[in-house]
Amino acid sequence: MDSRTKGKTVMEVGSDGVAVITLINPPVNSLSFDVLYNLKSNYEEALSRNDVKAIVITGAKGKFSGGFDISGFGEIQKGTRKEPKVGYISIDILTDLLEAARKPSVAAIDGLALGGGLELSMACHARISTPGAQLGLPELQLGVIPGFGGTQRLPRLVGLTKALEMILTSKPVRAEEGHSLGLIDAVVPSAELLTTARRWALDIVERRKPWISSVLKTDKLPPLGEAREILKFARGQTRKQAPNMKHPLMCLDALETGIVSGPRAGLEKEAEVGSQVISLDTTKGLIHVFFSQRGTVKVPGVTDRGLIPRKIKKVAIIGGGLMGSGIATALILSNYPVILKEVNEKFLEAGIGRVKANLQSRVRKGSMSKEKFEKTMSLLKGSLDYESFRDVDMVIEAVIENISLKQQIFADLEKYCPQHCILASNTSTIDLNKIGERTKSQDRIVGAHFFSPAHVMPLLEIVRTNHTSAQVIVDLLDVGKKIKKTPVVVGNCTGFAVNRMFFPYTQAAMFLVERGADPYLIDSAVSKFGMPMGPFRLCDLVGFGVAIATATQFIENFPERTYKSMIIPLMQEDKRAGEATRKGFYLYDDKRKAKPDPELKKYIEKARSMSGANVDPKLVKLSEKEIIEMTFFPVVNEACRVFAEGIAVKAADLDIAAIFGMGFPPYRGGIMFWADSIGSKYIYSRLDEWSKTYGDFFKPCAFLAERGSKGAPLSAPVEQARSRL
Ligand SMILES: CCCCCC(=O)CC(=O)SCCNC(=O)CCNC(=O)[C@H](O)C(C)(C)COP(=O)(O)OP(=O)(O)OC[C@H]1O[C@@H](n2cnc3c(N)ncnc32)[C@H](O)[C@@H]1OP(=O)(O)O
Ligand SMILES: NC(=O)C1=CN([C@@H]2O[C@H](COP(=O)(O)OP(=O)(O)OC[C@H]3O[C@@H](n4cnc5c(N)ncnc54)[C@H](O)[C@@H]3O)[C@@H](O)[C@H]2O)C=CC1
Repeated sequence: MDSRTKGKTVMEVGSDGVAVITLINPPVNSLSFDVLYNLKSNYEEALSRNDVKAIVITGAKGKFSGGFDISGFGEIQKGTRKEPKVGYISIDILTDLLEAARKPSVAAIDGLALGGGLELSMACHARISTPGAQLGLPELQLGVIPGFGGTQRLPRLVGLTKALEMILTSKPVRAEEGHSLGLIDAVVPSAELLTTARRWALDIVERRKPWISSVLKTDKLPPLGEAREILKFARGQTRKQAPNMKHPLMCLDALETGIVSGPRAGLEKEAEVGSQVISLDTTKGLIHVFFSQRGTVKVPGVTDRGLIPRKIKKVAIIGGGLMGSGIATALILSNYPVILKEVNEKFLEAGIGRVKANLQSRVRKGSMSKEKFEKTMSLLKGSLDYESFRDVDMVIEAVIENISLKQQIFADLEKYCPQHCILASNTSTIDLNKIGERTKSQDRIVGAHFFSPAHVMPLLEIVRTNHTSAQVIVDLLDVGKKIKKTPVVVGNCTGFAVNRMFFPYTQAAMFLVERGADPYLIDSAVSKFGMPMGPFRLCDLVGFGVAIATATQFIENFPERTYKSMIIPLMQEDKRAGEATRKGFYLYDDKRKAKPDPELKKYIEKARSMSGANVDPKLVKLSEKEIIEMTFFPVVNEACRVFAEGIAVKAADLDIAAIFGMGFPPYRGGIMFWADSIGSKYIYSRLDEWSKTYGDFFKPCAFLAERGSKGAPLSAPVEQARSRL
């Protein structure tokens, strides 16, 4: 393969008269422009050759295709690649050349056919698949639409409702379900895939099997009136669930055009909106997230050293509270045998009960069978001492946030655990060097910072100190992958990356409220921006105990930029500590529905008088845009510090940490990507102005000042990084 080209196709013509075209573009046979243009020329050759009666399309090495080469969107967005004429691939190649050909084609699908991969297969006249293959149109997840005919062919093959479900949720189906839906014509073992596909193609030629052009099918489409109702409902749901995104609605426009005005008009509409969505900001954000998420496991100096992850056969967890039980759940769900240690029988029973409840909720929802529940629970053993720690490969400590307790535990672990055992802490704020101070095992001490609820939240912050060995990081990255978490490797400091970014966010909100802003309007503006909830609702959910413990760490370690608000401590004094006590910034009913509380004013006024703050008429009347800027620019400022200090190796890691740890909206690309979309100059100037009026909480850090003064991107690599990693 030419080093400048990305992938290719090869064609082999058999003595049976079947031309087999294989897509080759490792690792997932993505459809780069090179692959697509090669496919076209192979196809033209097959159509022109007299010794070819039919065509089979397949993918190399057990994968049909992961879809259009996503990096191609970036090239189009940056202008480094000219987009082909609108509709060239979907209409000229896939419809007019392939589907309308005089010779039939069959897709032989192994492993996966996603996005453009599935769309290519739907343009063929039949599809044969291996068991378990993933079939889906996940394009909306990337901010694009199924642009190779998927909006037209999928509803015609599986019906409008199922097609909408697959497209709007981006969730794939397995081959077996695809077969029952009519998407797949036969499911056969891998060893029989090509022979079956070849025979099927010849059977079509001989008219022993039907010659079906999916785009012309109508039998699965509902009557027009019904289709319009279904689409209207889908639009309503989409507006509710993705209010800040345009591309899902544009995708529905393409679907509707096809149903109302016929497939040709539908294909043209699809091509038109498919080309428009590529330049949407939300699309740029989502594509950035796709690659950044996969980039977190590439850690310079660690994952490029050829280290092989060691096998972790058994894990011990210390503390069966909220976090320990969640972590245990995540591990046993991925088949790791776990020992859970607690201080006494009562707490142990409660911890195991929490794990059980986590799994039982899956059984209730139908996503886990009773047998699987029993089998999974049998992987968990309780303990009150360290005797059973003698053969564990990893320990995760998750006791309360108390330095001396954690120090004692790590000293004990050194005595009981084998030499190779990884000693991890789930601390959310404490410096790991302090935790390991009473051991000689600094090279195997690491942070495994999960987020609550640990069996649900996708992020795993892996914290390394100057002493943590590369092998330990590689091992933990592997465990993270096995338990289906997105890991981000960060350096050691108070709060690490996520909590350091989180803190100014809630602090800014307290600051504004003490100066007269309405907390409920702040929450509403932040939710509209795309966060799962606003800062006040979040404090209620997390609980004021955790909020105060975290604040204490920050006040101690970053006093110069911590805003000390008394609102939360005052409420806690009155035993309103958040959702768990049914009272916090909101009041909660039996169903935990939040409603504003007029009494909140009393606490705000008291806190205001304690801090000596005054109501500021400008801050009382903030627009939604100003609320977002005043709550998130301090977060950007802290993210810049984290980046400049080398706590995060790449700005993209902070994007992923913000999305998966804080709930920052993925379609904004993450905190640094979003900041760059606004511009460092503007952010710097706003923070600088606020710091002059309101104090050091808003003061831009040196990194932001330097980049802001030049208008340079914040996410550009840190030159001569003073890396702590
Ligand atoms: C004018 C254009 C109109 C376009 C119309 C259209 O139809 C558009 C599309 O087809 S958009 C693409 C739709 N496809 C997807 O969204 C699939 C994305 N990929 C995945 O979901 C997963 O990667 C997977 C299920 C295919 C494989 O998962 P894993 O085994 O867990 O591996 P991985 O995710 O780590 O990926 C391995 C490497 O492969 C790269 N990669 C995967 N898919 C693509 C792709 N479609 N294009 C380019 N590169 C892809 C991924 O980045 C990984 O690369 P590394 O360098 O190893 O990190
Ligand atoms: N609660 C949260 O949202 C998050 C907490 N964390 C961190 O996780 C850790 C645990 O927090 P939570 O689970 O919320 O606390 P928790 O209070 O719910 O649970 C702590 C458990 O540890 C047990 N324990 C105390 N000493 C022990 C010992 N010597 N041996 C065995 N068990 C012992 C206690 O009995 C208790 O059940 C803390 O370091 C916290 O900072 C991290 C991320 C999020």
